[in-house]
Amino acid sequence: MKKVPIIDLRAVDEPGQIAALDAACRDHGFFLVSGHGADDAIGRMWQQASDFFSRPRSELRKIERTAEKPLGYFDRELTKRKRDLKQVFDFTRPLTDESGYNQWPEEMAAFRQGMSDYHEAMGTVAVQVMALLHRALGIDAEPMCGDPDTSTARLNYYPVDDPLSGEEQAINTELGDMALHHHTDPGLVTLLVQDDTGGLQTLSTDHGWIDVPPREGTIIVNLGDSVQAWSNDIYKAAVHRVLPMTERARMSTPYFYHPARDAIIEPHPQLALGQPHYRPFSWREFIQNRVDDNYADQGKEDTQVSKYRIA
Ligand SMILES: O=C(O)CCC(=O)C(=O)O
Ligand SMILES: [Fe+2]
Repeated sequence: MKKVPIIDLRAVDEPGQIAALDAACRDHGFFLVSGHGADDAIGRMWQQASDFFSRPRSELRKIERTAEKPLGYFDRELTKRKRDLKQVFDFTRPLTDESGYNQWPEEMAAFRQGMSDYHEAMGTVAVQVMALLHRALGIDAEPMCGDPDTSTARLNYYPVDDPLSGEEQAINTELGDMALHHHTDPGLVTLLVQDDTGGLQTLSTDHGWIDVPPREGTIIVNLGDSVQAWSNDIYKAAVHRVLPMTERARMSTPYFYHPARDAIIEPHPQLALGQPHYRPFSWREFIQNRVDDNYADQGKEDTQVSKYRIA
């Protein structure tokens, strides 16, 4: 499938909508949704996010993410063992943040509320999106559910130039040739808002890399590894990347909808039909292995869902 279809959440019963979603999920794992009702929350979050990245790096680094405090600001993330040309801010559900790991910028009074409202709004859309996947796959029992409490959100800012000073560059992993290297997201689905700059691409089985073009008012959906395993490879975890920015900076804000903390991921019996492609695995173990290499190059690629594949 060469294109990324737009599914109107208010009109999913219209002819062709579920079929278009199904075809996209089999081929590359990306579709857009309109009619999602989250515009207000997105607008307020976006304003706060833009303000955040316009602040001096010295201020943002006061709330830097570390291996011990894995949420906050970061500007040296690695994907596929290369440094990405991006700055990020990560947070977990503010409403129920028991970990106390969230770090908020002191100087921005409305930031936390804006992020919280965005997280809640995306959680609502994610439930609708999961229902569509069940419908498209014909699953009517034992649904796979996500959990907003384990779901995280991220603000991505992709500058044109490396934000690291020459000295910092010398002691950090070198930049790769992408703003964000190709990868899959580990969870169920990712909901993503992007500005109108462009640069996001997904790997189509039939057509190679294709653009996921900006469409105002839509939320981008991409499938994660957990849906690929649960659907027994009927649906693809979307392989995606972001091209380097050449003229202006770009912003995007993914919401990563994750399984519950103690979830066991395995192919749904209605889809595995006695021939599961994956052995059951624990979400907690999978995500732990996956984040361990975000800070330092551990000399090998991070854990992929293929680890659990039955040969
Ligand atoms: O910036 C984008 O469009 C994609 C971001 C992404 O894939 C991620 O943060 O996992
Ligand atoms: Fe991603």
